[in-house]
Amino acid sequence: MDNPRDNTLNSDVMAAVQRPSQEEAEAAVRTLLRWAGENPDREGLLDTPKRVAKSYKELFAGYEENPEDILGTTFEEVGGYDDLVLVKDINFHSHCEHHMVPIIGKAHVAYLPDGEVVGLSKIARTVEVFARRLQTQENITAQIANSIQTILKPRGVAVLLEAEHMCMAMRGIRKQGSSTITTTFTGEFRDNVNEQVRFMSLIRAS
Ligand SMILES: Nc1nc2c(ncn2[C@@H]2O[C@H](COP(=O)(O)OP(=O)(O)OP(=O)(O)O)[C@@H](O)[C@H]2O)c(=O)[nH]1
Ligand SMILES: [Zn+2]
Repeated sequence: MDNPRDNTLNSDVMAAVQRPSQEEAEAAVRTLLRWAGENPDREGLLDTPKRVAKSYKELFAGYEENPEDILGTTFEEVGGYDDLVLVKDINFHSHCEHHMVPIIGKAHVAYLPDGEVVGLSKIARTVEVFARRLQTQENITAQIANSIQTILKPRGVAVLLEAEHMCMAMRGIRKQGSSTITTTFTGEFRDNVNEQVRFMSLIRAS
């Protein structure tokens, strides 16, 4: 996580970024509307720059959030449970950093507790923190795994993402329906192939 190219430490990233004003953001949207061949002054588009600026706040809310705040609250009272915890089929939407068009997919996240567990929703929230940024699929996968490993300190983390990239479906090569799979394993998942196999078979079980 100390890699300067890693945007996990969003406060560092944001410190280097000077946010434009609302006016500047809306002017940029008007420019892109003209670039697309539109007239930003026609009635239907008058409020569009304001709407786009507002929707960017939601789509890219991950820059304002920190995995430490989400994964910091843990509890130990789980009756001695120390086996795998898997949250699967977490739907996510992200945007690729190359074309700024959607990446749509599912995340499957498991960890092997070491005394402490975390609220299940916090796993899905961690996916959201990293998905709601400009991303590559590899980066989201590694960031989810590394942040859970670093903050919760479990015996291991397994993350698998499967996603369709709209930049491959709607433009460029225009291949609809292809799916990209990425995985990151840490700790016992990385060192023990049997744990990886168990993770994979639980994901595929209906
Ligand atoms: N590895 C990786 N590549 C991605 C991801 N999202 C998009 N890409 C790829 O990023 C590449 C960017 O390639 P460039 O040649 O710089 O851009 P381009 O001319 O728009 O490429 P085409 O999509 O082939 O038209 C493309 O091959 C995309 O498919 C991702 O999450 N991970
Ligand atoms: Zn892309």
